[in-house]
Amino acid sequence: MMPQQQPSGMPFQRYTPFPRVDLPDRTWPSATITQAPRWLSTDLRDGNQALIEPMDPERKREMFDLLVTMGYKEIEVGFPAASQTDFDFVRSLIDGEAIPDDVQISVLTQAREDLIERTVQSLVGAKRATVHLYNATAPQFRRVVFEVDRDACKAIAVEGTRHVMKFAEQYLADTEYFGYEYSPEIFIDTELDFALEVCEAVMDVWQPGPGREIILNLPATVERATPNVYADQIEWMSRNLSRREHVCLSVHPHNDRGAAVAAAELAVMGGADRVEGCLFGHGERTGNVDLITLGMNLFSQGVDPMIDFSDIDAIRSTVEHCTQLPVAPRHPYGGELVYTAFSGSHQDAINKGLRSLEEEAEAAGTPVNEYPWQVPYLPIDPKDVGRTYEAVIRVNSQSGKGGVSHILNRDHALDLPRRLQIEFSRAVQEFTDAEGGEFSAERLWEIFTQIYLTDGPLGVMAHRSSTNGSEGSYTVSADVRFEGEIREVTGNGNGPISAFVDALGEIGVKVRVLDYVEHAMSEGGDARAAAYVEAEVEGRTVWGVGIHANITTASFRAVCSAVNHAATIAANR
Ligand SMILES: CC(=O)SCCNC(=O)CCNC(=O)[C@H](O)C(C)(C)COP(=O)(O)OP(=O)(O)OC[C@H]1O[C@@H](n2cnc3c(N)ncnc32)[C@H](O)[C@@H]1OP(=O)(O)O
Ligand SMILES: CC(C)C(=O)C(=O)O
Repeated sequence: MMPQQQPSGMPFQRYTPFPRVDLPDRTWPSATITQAPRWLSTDLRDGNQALIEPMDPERKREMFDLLVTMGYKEIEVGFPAASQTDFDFVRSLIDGEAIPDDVQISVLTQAREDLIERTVQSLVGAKRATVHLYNATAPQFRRVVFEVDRDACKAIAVEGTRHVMKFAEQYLADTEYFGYEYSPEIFIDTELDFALEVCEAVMDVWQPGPGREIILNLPATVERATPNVYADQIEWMSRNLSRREHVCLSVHPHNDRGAAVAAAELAVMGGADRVEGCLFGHGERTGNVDLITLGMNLFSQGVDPMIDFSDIDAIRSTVEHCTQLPVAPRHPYGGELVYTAFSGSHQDAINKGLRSLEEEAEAAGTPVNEYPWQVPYLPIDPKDVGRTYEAVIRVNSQSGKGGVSHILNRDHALDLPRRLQIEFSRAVQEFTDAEGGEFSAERLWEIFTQIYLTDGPLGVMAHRSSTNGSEGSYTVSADVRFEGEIREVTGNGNGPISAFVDALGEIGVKVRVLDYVEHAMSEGGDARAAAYVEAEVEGRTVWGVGIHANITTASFRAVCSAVNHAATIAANR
């Protein structure tokens, strides 16, 4: 019988399940995302307000420039009424002409007249700008935080909108495109009919129409439900809002349950046009939805994210510098370890996948970087985000032959035969078990060299071959070094290797060659060759390796390497 799980003793009874939305004819489950939504980065606002150390002006500017370079066209740059620093930063962007003409900045404010005026003042001189107004609409906030009923709550939003319009008229006459965004904060916990009522009342004031959209942003301020519930809420709003064609329906998921990415994706399937989030999911508590994961998820489905992630490491290091917070090594798409496999079966499959991709691309006459990506365990080509394959396979005690041989192939152009791969990876396993931790490519090569390429008791110094062309007529004379002495030996066979093996019999070395493989290590006349010999020596089956510009020398070396290898094993038993 399987072991029985036991009650945890945790006070789960204090929590209640989130109510479902009554939407039996929901359509989002069958929807497919075929184009990128509009993105808004709130790194400089929601992201910044949640930092241990908020960004200083230099860091804010670096973040802003990064966002612009990546292609974000809507950027929330702060909460100017919060502090002089926030106000000054907005001014510095406008006065410093740092905002490209095709970028719409936005600023957030509470629905309080004095704060709205100050907020609008921060935008004077901006070519394009949006004021984003919010007030919490959920029952708990109405009751506990604002002590208002539904009507008074709605009035805060309506009055706030009027103030925004009044001050925009007063201060922003020169602004070419003035946008307005309204968020019923805590939308996720707000009764849907009331969220709709407030949004409709706000629209009645703003009067959206052709060329005058309104952004209605419906935040999961604290993520409290499974993503399907959020999708239902968004689809319900999308269906029931009037003037829908003039509404940009926006979502703003947070990640309290760790499902913000799923919530955003399902919300887009439910009708959302726009997503607000932060790079690498910075933001309040567990963060805003991660714009990098969302964008790259689209990319990996063949949809253009409309954002450039091609240098993910530069993006990560800039974000780390600006936020002073590290990105986790396993963070989707950008973490240091996300394109790395340590475990044997993964390495094996990746190794085979990369080879087969190259072969298929070559057969199709397509450059490999344009060929449809299909490699096991790697959802995208690391090169597409500026990573190299070097880090893909790393070796530790969980690794197998695939990874080990991939590294030898990648760094040293050696294409080990399968049984040699098995033999060498067992040897590596002994070292990793003994030494622990990760093995660098350099350490791997050191071990390979030590086992197969280091001088041992037997070595070949020079050799001469002759043949009369008929079968079995090969003669080899070789100067060999054996146990410190140089000896000339001669032997016959049906090819150079069998003749050399025959010659070794003169000094009492008995070898039976079981398998032989060779390959050029690069193209061109001066290329070196690698030879691999599987041999039975003193009743033991071992591999030897030889590398030389002359293929015959490489093969004789491989025979000597096998003899030396067997001697080392015998000495260590
Ligand atoms: C979900 C979000 O992330 S929303 C954005 C949150 N970000 C921030 O708050 C950062 C910037 N904020 C600040 O610097 C300050 O809160 C300020 C400058 C805006 C306001 O400061 P204060 O005037 O001291 O108010 P305080 O911070 O205590 O805010 C609470 C007051 O604002 C009211 N309030 C809160 N949100 C809103 C709103 N959206 N609209 C209108 N009033 C609001 C509260 O009811 C409370 O009023 P009370 O003092 O009459 O009870
Ligand atoms: C102001 C709103 C959009 C917000 O940040 C939230 O609800 O999380």
